[in-house]
Amino acid sequence: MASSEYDVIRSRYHLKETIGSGGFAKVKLATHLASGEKVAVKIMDKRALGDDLPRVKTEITAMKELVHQHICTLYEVVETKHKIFMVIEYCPGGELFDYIVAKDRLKESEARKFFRQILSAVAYIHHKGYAHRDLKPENLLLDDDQNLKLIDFGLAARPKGGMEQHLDTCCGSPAYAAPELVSGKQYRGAEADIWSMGVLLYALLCGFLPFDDDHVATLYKKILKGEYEEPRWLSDGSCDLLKQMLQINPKKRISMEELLIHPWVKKGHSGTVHWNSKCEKNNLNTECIAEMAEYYGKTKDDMMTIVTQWHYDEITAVYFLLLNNFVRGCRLKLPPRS
Ligand SMILES: O=C(Nc1ccc2c(c1)CCNCC2)c1ccc(Br)cc1
Repeated sequence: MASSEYDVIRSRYHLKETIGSGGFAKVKLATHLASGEKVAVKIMDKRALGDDLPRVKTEITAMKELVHQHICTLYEVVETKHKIFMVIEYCPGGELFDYIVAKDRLKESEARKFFRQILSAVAYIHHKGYAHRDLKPENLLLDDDQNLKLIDFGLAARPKGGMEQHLDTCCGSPAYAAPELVSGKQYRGAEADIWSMGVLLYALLCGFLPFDDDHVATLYKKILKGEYEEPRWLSDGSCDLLKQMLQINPKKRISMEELLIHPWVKKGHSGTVHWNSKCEKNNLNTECIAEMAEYYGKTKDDMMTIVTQWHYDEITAVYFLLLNNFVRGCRLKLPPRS
């Protein structure tokens, strides 16, 4: 990658091996030079993106607004003539998909732990007026505390008329797509996300998909029929919850509000699912600001003013890298500036 397009990113990050490559993006592991922290750098070529360029803009806009303990944090965006670099929180545990495959299937208690975190993230994005529309184990990553982080907001929708408004675009991965979506009808993003979370929960508990087929037309028929196997290891509680989430008729499908207080979701946990963000941008962490003020030789007030401009440049990256460590209870000390 000799091109000068990488100069800016290389001035702040040491790019390492590729850890993921999707349709139009490559994700590299990198080290933030100032703090030594690991990050993921999603690299896209605008020429290769073509009609998909708006998806990247959608993802960047969404990730700037959706800051949550179970959503991968966007640290910085670098755009050059031909490239877009998104610097994002690194999740050393990799994809939930690989975790399930490695364990064959999860015990109910572990599936519940992960499902509560998924609910927390999705309830938060719905509250902020977004539907994800591509919920699947490949888009859920594990951080180094075995907590889940949601990624890939390229298909997210923020209907102008609010979450009650119907959507049209058929998108997402077929096996996780709701019946109303695959039948080309109008659908509500939140209802389609609930269906996808039902498929996700089934995958966690069973290790395989409720609706699956090599031919997408046959897969669609199975989804529209809504019949799926209930392996003997599923508890009655799990079967009941799955039945309420995998309702073909979106009007009969369980709502997010009902899910958050559902007995299966609450079992073994002290309370309901806390979905509010612990790291909202509008209440800055004063310890991180103090650390940055010292590092950049500014007053705390000046540092506060600079950070709250949210340019998603180096300053935003340093703030979030400090915050992510603070939220995890560890202290990140920035070395004296050279
Ligand atoms: O951290 C990420 N991926 C990742 C991290 C660690 C590992 C993987 C992916 C899988 C490859 N084996 C090593 C383990 C990551 C983070 C943000 C985005 Br967007 C896309 C990917």
